[in-house]
Amino acid sequence: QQTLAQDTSKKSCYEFLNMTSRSFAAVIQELDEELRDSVCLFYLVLRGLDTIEDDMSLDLNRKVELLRSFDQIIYQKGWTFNENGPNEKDRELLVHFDVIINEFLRLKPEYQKVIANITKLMGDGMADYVSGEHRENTAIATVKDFDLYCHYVAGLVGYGLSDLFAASGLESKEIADDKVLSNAMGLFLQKTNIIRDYREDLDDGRQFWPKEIWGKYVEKFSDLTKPEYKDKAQACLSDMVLNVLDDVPQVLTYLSKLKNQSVFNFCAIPQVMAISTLALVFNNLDIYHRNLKIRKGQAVKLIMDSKDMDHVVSIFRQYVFEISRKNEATDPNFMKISMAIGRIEQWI
Ligand SMILES: O=C(O)CO[C@@H](C(=O)O)[C@@H](OCCCCCc1ccc2ccccc2c1)C(=O)NCCCCCc1ccc2ccccc2c1
Ligand SMILES: [Mg+2]
Ligand SMILES: [Mg+2]
Repeated sequence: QQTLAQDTSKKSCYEFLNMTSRSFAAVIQELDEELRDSVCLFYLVLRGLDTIEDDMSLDLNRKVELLRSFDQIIYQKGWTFNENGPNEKDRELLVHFDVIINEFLRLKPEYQKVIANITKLMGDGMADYVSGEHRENTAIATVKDFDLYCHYVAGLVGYGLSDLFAASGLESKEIADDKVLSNAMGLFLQKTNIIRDYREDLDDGRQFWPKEIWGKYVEKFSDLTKPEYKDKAQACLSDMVLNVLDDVPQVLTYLSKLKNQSVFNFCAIPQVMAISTLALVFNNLDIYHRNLKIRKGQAVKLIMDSKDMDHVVSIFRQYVFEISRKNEATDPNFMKISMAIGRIEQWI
């Protein structure tokens, strides 16, 4: 039984959800009653953490202190934060974070534990990278660093979601056992976004592409935007897409294990958007100049069609075919991409 005040504060959490996420708000609100609030708060707590990580105007030591203690901050009633820079996009969330904390503290202790545990791991992981990127900006040097960073900011979300699905009883315990599959669910989304966001991140003074990859093609990361490096830029982009394609079989395996319809929709829709985005950015040099987004009509059609595994597999097949059609024989990665596509087609 809840009071009017509690009802109001829960409603404002969903307002913050809709304010801070185009792509996840709708699918989170479609979740079954038993999961909806815990996943909504899981999102808001981590978006609050990410708003600290993303703010390049924050003092480095202050940022590290906040990142490493965020798992305790979420238990501090009344805590709010207004040190974010004026144009930090989700600063409002932290200014009113006391409301999020109140609702978090009303969740079942079991759900609170999952959220606090992932928040600690993610906050420490972000802190490990933040010092590197503030200084010489090559915090992500190797492909291994790239996989580790994406594990911290997105793979761990997959871990936590699988734990919440299992704890809710809507999915089997096994879904939380295979960490490799849960990790791949996050890596596929995060890595596709990192490719798509090249220009936006460059303009914000941030770079996430591993130097082990782009360093094969250019001296400076921003050379990729210059017309005289056009062929190098295209080869670098296909090298990045090749790295992401390896996660596709694991994503499809994870989705095939889901039983609950609302959980399936919640998990499948972001993945289907990501494979569509990956096909859009592949061999498309516009990504070096502007942020590409799939057309609204395309997105709506994908959402409608992603209701069961057979449809999701056929959507993946369509976009993997589009990537193979765009794959150019002159590309130094042509063969590797063909083989990655071959591995995916064995699966689908
Ligand atoms: O600032 C931005 O708007 C983008 O920030 C990116 C960044 O800073 O790198 C980056 O911030 C990452 C750190 C905060 C994670 C926030 C998050 C995202 C989605 C969730 C979905 C459900 C529950 C909790 C969630 C938590 C970001 O938002 N990247 C988008 C991809 C993250 C994917 C997370 C994820 C992982 C596994 C999943 C499995 C099934 C369904 C959804 C899943 C969603
Ligand atoms: Mg962010
Ligand atoms: Mg971030």
